[in-house]
Amino acid sequence: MEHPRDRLIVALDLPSVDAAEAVIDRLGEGVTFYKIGYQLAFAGGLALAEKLIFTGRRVFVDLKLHDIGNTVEKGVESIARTGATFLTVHAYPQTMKAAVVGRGDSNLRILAVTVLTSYDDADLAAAGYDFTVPELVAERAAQAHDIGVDGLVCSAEEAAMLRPRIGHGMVLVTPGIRPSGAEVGDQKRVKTPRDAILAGADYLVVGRPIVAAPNPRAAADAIVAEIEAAANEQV
Ligand SMILES: O=C(O)c1cc(=O)[nH]c(=O)n1[C@@H]1O[C@H](COP(=O)(O)O)[C@@H](O)[C@H]1O
Repeated sequence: MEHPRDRLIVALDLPSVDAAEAVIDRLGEGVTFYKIGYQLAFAGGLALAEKLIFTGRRVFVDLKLHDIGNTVEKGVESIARTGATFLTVHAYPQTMKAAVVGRGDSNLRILAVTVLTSYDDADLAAAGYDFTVPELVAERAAQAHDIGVDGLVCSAEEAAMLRPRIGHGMVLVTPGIRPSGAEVGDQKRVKTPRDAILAGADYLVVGRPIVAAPNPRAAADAIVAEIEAAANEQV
């Protein structure tokens, strides 16, 4: 199992490369894995991703791709060439199949986003789905597993239910992480770092509780300590 520090992925949801580099500097050796999503990717973040990879950090490129198969496949090939570790796609069968072809035998791992952690049953109904959140997460996880996707993004609320279904060959990456007492914001399915690890999450994605904290390093260190304590409880 990885070092607890390497199981924390910090979401660099920041407006510019300068702002991201300032946070990265403050986090120093405390964080080894970063996520770059829409906000930063469209503001120079993909070049920053390559720089981080060059300096030994791991990068999760969070573009949640969803398009016709050919476009997804070619887009994934481009991301694979950056040396990124994870890339998200939406958990639609055509999209997942194309992404698996696109990543080929590169080191890139494809993560399928099951149901966004800002959704609850009412949000799914509003989007036209006749499924509860756990039902749709389970259905998409089964499809992702059959297609050969490398991992799932889900809430830690679903991690315990998914683990026996997917085994240990797929990673579970859980956003919607909130240390006790932290502001929930727009997230609806949240768990503490401890509960996420105990539920079977492999990696925790944390944005605002770290990047918007007065002392991001102290916030990250506290989460890593919580991951470590929970991992020790498991053995
Ligand atoms: O794919 C993701 O990373 C993701 C999936 C999901 O279901 N929920 C979710 O919050 N995320 C991302 O995880 C991060 C969570 O950020 P915070 O809510 O600030 O901790 C954001 O960058 C989201 O884009």
